[in-house]
Parts: sequence; structure tokens; C-alpha cells
Amino acid sequence: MSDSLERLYLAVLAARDLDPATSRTARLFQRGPSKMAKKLAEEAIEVVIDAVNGDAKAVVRESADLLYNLTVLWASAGVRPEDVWREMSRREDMLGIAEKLPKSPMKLPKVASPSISRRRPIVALEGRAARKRH
Ligand SMILES: N=c1c2ncn([C@@H]3O[C@H](COP(=O)(O)OP(=O)(O)OP(=O)(O)O)[C@@H](O)[C@H]3O)c2ncn1[C@@H]1O[C@H](COP(=O)(O)O)[C@@H](O)[C@H]1O
Repeated sequence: MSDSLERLYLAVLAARDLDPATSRTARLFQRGPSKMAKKLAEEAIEVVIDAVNGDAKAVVRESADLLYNLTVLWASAGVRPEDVWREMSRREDMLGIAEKLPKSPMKLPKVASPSISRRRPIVALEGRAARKRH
């Protein structure tokens, strides 16, 4: 998937300076980040509605639109796909899965993935809640 997104990102960069009359991407760049954000949000909502309705084919179609609008917003914000892949790898190294660190130190996974056991343990700062326990 990352190859497709990276190819799309390059196509979006290439389309940025085309004629907005014929290029949707150029038109989005002309109208700026708030329009890009609005389109991205619209696509996200369309994915949600189709998923709730159990329409998997529509979820696929709208997800492609969502990813297109996301790459346009990335390009506008100066974010490259590899920046996102690097962040996901960083999270995976820490948690074994690509997700945010838990907000509360008490929610850290009990069983570390094999790769983590070889790493320095994650030392979570003791939160106020933890102090309350004593
Ligand atoms: N990957 C895409 C891509 N995915 C989705 N879309 C368009 O984004 C829109 C998203 O669906 P919407 O229903 O929200 O849009 P719409 O209702 O038709 O139009 P709006 O009235 O909402 O603006 C659709 O019109 C899709 O055709 C895309 N438009 C362009 N690309 C690629 O972007 C590159 C640049 O293309 P141009 O923008 O045409 O230069 C090329 O590689 C294209 O393949």
C-alpha cells in the first residue's frame, strides 16, 4: 500500500502546478488548506457512513478518495509519506503495534512483543492516578 500512496503523492506534487480548470488537485491547491481539510473530512464521513451501512464496496471507493485527499493535505503541509511511515515504525518499535503510546502509564501492554523484550523497558512517568493508589 505504501508504494501506491507514494506514487499518488508524487502525482499530486506533479499536478499541483497544472491548470485548476482541468486538474482537481491543482484546484485544491489553489483553494488552499481549509478546502483540502474540508474535502478530507467529507471523505472520512463518507467512509464512516458506508461502513455503518455495511457497504464494503463503497467503503473501498470512499477510502481511495480519502487517501487521495489525505495525500493532497500532506503535500500542502510539507509532510512526506516517509515521515508518516517513520512515525509508525517508531510506535511499532515501542509497542509492537503501530499505535499511540497510552495516555496513562498504567495502560502500557502487560506482555511486550519479543522485539521489545530485547529493548530498554519503557519507563512511564508515574501519573497522579498511580500515586493515588498508595
Ligand atoms: N487519485 C486521485 C483521486 N482520487 C479521488 N479523486 C477525486 O476526488 C473526488 C472525491 O470524490 P467527491 O465525491 O468528494 O468529489 P466530487 O463530489 O466529485 O467533487 P466535489 O464537488 O466534492 O469537489 C472525486 O471527484 C475523485 O475523482 C482523485 N482525483 C485525482 N487523483 C489522482 O491525482 C493525480 C492528479 O490528478 P488531477 O487532480 O486530475 O490533476 C492523478 O494521479 C489522479 O489519478
